[in-house]
Amino acid sequence: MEYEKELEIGVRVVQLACCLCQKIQKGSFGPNPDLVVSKLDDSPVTVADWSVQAMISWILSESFGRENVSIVAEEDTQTLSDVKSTSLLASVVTTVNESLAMAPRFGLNGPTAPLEASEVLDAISRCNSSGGPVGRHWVLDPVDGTLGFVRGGQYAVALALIENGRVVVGVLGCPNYSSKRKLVNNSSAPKSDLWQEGCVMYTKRGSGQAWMQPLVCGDGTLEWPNSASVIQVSSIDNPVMATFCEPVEKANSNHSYSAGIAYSLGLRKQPLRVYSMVKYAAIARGDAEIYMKFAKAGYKEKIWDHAAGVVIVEEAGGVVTDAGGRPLDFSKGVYLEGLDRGIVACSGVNLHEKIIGAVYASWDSSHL
Ligand SMILES: Nc1ncnc2c1ncn2[C@@H]1O[C@H](COP(=O)(O)OS(=O)(=O)O)[C@@H](OP(=O)(O)O)[C@H]1O
Ligand SMILES: [Mg+2]
Ligand SMILES: [Mg+2]
Ligand SMILES: [Mg+2]
Repeated sequence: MEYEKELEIGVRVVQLACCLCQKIQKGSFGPNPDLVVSKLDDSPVTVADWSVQAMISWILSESFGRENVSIVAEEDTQTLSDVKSTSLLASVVTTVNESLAMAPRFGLNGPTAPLEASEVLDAISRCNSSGGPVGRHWVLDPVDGTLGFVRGGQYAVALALIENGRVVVGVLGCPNYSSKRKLVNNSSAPKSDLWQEGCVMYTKRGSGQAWMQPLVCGDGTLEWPNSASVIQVSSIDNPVMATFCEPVEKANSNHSYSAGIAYSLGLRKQPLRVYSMVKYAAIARGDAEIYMKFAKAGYKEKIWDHAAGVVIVEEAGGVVTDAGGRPLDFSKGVYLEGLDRGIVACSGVNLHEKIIGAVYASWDSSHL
């Protein structure tokens, strides 16, 4: 079946990446003095971001052949290659090798010998494709919601496959989003039972279904083949009963504008503020009905922040568009070019039409 192998490898490698992230947070790979570093744009990046990108890049190249694999991903090697970053690079190399050593437990082939620093850097910098309308491109956000990762809140590992400009496969690993428990505001997993708390969601375009697995990590009580359950969006379509979620950071989305939309629709509940693409996961699983993000004018959304989440929400029965009601365009390269004002994801068409209508009615008086 089409994309069967891509989905299979994608789910396994995201499971492994979630395990890597959890082990970094537990300090299992040794002390991490340089856990958080600022990028040139002042946004945070950690050993986890680079290590996940390197590990996934290496596994995809091994599984599909280096020459066939094009990857569009968030991180580059600029900071890591700096002579002042030798201990940082050493931490990344250790982490990548420790995680690749666990690959067989996830049904994946690891390297025969540990990777050298140059090979790790090479795996990271190979992810410099800019995507576009033709061919197959993997899209990777190694750690989405780095702030959430650093603060012990929600974060995600997001991997998608785009073919000829359309997202065809989506895999979203959510290490702190329990497959059994509902999402709560700004939630972080209780530190005592991190193992197997998280989940991985995934789908294939056109399947009309999305699935969720618990994380396979830690003590090895869960092994391949892992069990999966079908997830579905919420059936609530009355705004009074609906929960909406949005970014935690005011800098990333206009909270007062979304509050105005929520008020005009009669939404009664407090917004669920959650880091990362876990917001899409919450819609897909039925823990929330609406996700709104209105970034500042001039900010261009990147495809890796949305690709996996969008296809999972859509296949689980939801609707995702820009604030003008048009589908997101993944065919234009690294950015969601032409995005009209913001992003609106809903569990169903009724709520979605109401939100888009409210945006339309209120826009003149807003100051984004
Ligand atoms: N200025 C600005 N406006 C809007 N969005 C921005 C901005 N800067 C960054 N980003 C991107 O937001 C990603 C995190 O989005 P979230 O929705 O999770 O926001 S929040 O962390 O909950 O506040 C975050 O993803 P990661 O870098 O992977 O964490 C960024 O790609
Ligand atoms: Mg980032
Ligand atoms: Mg991101
Ligand atoms: Mg990221």
